[in-house]
Amino acid sequence: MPLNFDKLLAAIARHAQTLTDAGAVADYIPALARVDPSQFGIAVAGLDGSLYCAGVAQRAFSIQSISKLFALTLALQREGDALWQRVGREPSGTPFNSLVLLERERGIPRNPFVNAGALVITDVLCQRYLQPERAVLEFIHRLLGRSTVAVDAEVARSERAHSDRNSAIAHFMRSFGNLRGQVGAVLDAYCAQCAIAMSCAELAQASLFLAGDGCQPRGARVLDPQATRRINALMLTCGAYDAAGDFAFRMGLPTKTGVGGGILAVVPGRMTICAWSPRLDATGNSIAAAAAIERFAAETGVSIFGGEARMPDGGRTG
Ligand SMILES: NC(=O)CC[C@H](N)C(=O)O
Repeated sequence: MPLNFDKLLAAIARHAQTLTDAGAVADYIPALARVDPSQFGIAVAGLDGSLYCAGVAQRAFSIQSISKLFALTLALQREGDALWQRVGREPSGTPFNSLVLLERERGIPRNPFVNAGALVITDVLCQRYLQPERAVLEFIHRLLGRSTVAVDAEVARSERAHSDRNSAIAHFMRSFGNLRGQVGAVLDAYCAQCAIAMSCAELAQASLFLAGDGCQPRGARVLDPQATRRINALMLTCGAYDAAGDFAFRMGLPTKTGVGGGILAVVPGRMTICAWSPRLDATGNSIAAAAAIERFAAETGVSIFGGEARMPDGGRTG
């Protein structure tokens, strides 16, 4: 029987709203701690152009590490497979900002979604673009087909002023020769990119190429199918840091999280889902957003591991 996605998302939002008291907002970036933590939003974007929303799905929030998806895609467009000589493809089993593996593994980060890996990706973009954060922003504008997205300058400044940990990671990798540019310039670009503000609806729509085997719905090719599938594989195994196994178990979908409280999930061949709520668990992942995506997957049956999914009336979203 087809599902009514509007009703489903409204029910999910009502339930998620009751979970928004649990956890804590990220306050190691002071500007992030100023957000109202009781907010929840969810958006589902289909490859057929459909969009379903509930809660504050149109309100912009700090995308933080979800930006690593766009930076990685841009770097892959430019560098291709050469990128994998400088960054690995293994889950780290460590927090997103950990340094511990870097010494043993000689400055090669485990994957592009931990901070160390994302700093290498930013370094690649710094070699390619005079204003790398602009390049990431313009790339997002091309994906969306509109220029509605901006960097939140206050969040960028706030993170840059408190970036000792990322600075240490960058210097350490540079000592192994795996960072080519100046640490200061890489951190400027990285903090600005993390401070991009987008809504659930915008994030879901901008990342549809990940569900579309590398193509946005209006047909533009962003990335070749193999590279796109590999990004999805990395999201499944590394997108939620040391909670990636738990996320794969609970949701059965590739996901990417950020300490702003956003979580993006991909249903290959069909749709993307983005949920947002600022309070995080100990691994830095939003509690209410994770619960919402888990429930959406359970109620619709979407999973990359098989089964019949229940789609909306009229068969929209693929
Ligand atoms: N997990 C995250 O979202 C971390 C991003 C954040 N800008 C940091 O570097 O700490």
